[in-house]
Amino acid sequence: MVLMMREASSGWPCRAGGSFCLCIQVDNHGIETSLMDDLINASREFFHLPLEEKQKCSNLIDGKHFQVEGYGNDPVASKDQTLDWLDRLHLRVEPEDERNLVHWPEHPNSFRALLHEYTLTCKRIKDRILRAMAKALGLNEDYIVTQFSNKAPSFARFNYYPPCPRPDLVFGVKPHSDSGVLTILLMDKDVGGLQVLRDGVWHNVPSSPHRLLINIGDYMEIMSNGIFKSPVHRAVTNAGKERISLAMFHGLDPEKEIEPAAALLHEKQPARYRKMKAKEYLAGFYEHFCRGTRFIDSVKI
Ligand SMILES: O=C(O)CCC(=O)C(=O)O
Ligand SMILES: [Fe+2]
Repeated sequence: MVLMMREASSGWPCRAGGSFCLCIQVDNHGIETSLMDDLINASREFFHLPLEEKQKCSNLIDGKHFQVEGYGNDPVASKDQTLDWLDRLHLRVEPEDERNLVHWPEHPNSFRALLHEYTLTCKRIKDRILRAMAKALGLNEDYIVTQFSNKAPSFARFNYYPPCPRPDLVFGVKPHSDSGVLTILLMDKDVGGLQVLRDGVWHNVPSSPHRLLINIGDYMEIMSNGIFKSPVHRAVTNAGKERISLAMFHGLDPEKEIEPAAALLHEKQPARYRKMKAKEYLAGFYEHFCRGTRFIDSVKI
């Protein structure tokens, strides 16, 4: 995995002043390609269902109040917010005993078992990557993995982008970085659209069948005291083809304090980020996401 990180780093990460904006492409990840295809196809079947059927998994309580889990759009914080051109299905997959199955599609009936299996596989990949990253930082190899308690949440977010008649007017997903420790993103096999910001320029991430993209999240940026930077990325739309991606977000226990690892700090390298509970970070993150700004900028010291 370290080797893969090094190989991949030639393509995407950017180096600026001793920090790495990390976005790693991984091909030999060990996940059965049939599992990836079956899960994406099952989600495609779900997104193609009639609206009334999908709304059985709605992310609106009483058709009005937004909750993080379920099928629908992102939260709307103000009247002038530009909405992204996507439908999403956002599900808590970990801890397993906190899954809210009411939001999990029953059709197609393979969906739940496939997502369960994919979740377990992603968890193993995540731990291997985090051990490699801890070593790369010069930390104890288990330092990052042990930040995750059995209350640490992981979410699967299926993004469905229908063809868009005016791709020049709207994003599939507006520019953002991900909030958690690490995201494992399965991109559409055929249709590109993901772009990463590097040195002020947007670069297309080429789509390739069964390739995973590992995105560092804001929590990792904080824990590494800015040595790793969470990449700003966005998805653009196109007029011709629908596109589906699946992001697996790995977060931390809401009560967990996120802070730069003590072993990385010294007199000449003081903490660059304020310490904050994960639940406070998330609240700020969503507020900023809706406005199209980045919360991490406001926790920098
Ligand atoms: O669709 C994509 O490729 C990106 C999705 C994404 O950035 C997200 O879900 O956070
Ligand atoms: Fe993202």
